[in-house]
Amino acid sequence: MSDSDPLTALEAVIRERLGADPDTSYVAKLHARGRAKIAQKLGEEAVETVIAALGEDRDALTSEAADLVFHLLVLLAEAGLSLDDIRAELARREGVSGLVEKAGRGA
Ligand SMILES: N=c1c2ncn([C@@H]3O[C@H](COP(=O)(O)OP(=O)(O)OP(=O)(O)O)[C@@H](O)[C@H]3O)c2ncn1[C@@H]1O[C@H](COP(=O)(O)O)[C@@H](O)[C@H]1O
Repeated sequence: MSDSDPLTALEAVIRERLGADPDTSYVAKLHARGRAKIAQKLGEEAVETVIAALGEDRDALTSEAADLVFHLLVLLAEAGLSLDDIRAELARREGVSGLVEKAGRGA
C-alpha cells in the first residue's frame, strides 16, 4: 500500500495523537475516555451510516462512512492493531475462499 494512501496516513496520525493533549486532540480525548467509549462512538457512527444508506443520499453516506472508518481506525489503534493486521486477515480469507472455490470446481 502506497504511503500516499489517505487511510495509511490517517492511521499514522491517529497513532501519534493517542498520546497527545486531550484538550487539543479529539483522538487523545477519545483515548483518555477509554476503549468502551471509543467502541460506543463506533457503534453510533455505524447506526448513522445505516440511516444514511437507507436514505439513499450518497453525500450523507460518504460522510457517515468516513466518520465510521475514522472511529474504527481509532479503536484499532487503541487496541494495538493496524490496517496491516486487517489486510492480512482479509488476504487470509481470500486465500481460504480461493482454495474452497478451486476444490468446488474439482481443480
Ligand atoms: N478524520 C478525523 C475525524 N473524523 C471525524 N472526527 C470527529 O469525530 C467527531 C464525531 O462527531 P460527534 O458529534 O459524534 O462527536 P462529538 O460530539 O465531537 O464527541 P462526543 O462528545 O459525542 O464523544 C467530531 O468531533 C469530528 O470532528 C474526526 N476527528 C479527527 N480527524 C482527523 O484525525 C487526525 C487527528 O485529529 P486530532 O486528534 O483532533 O488532532 C487529524 O488528521 C484529523 O483531521
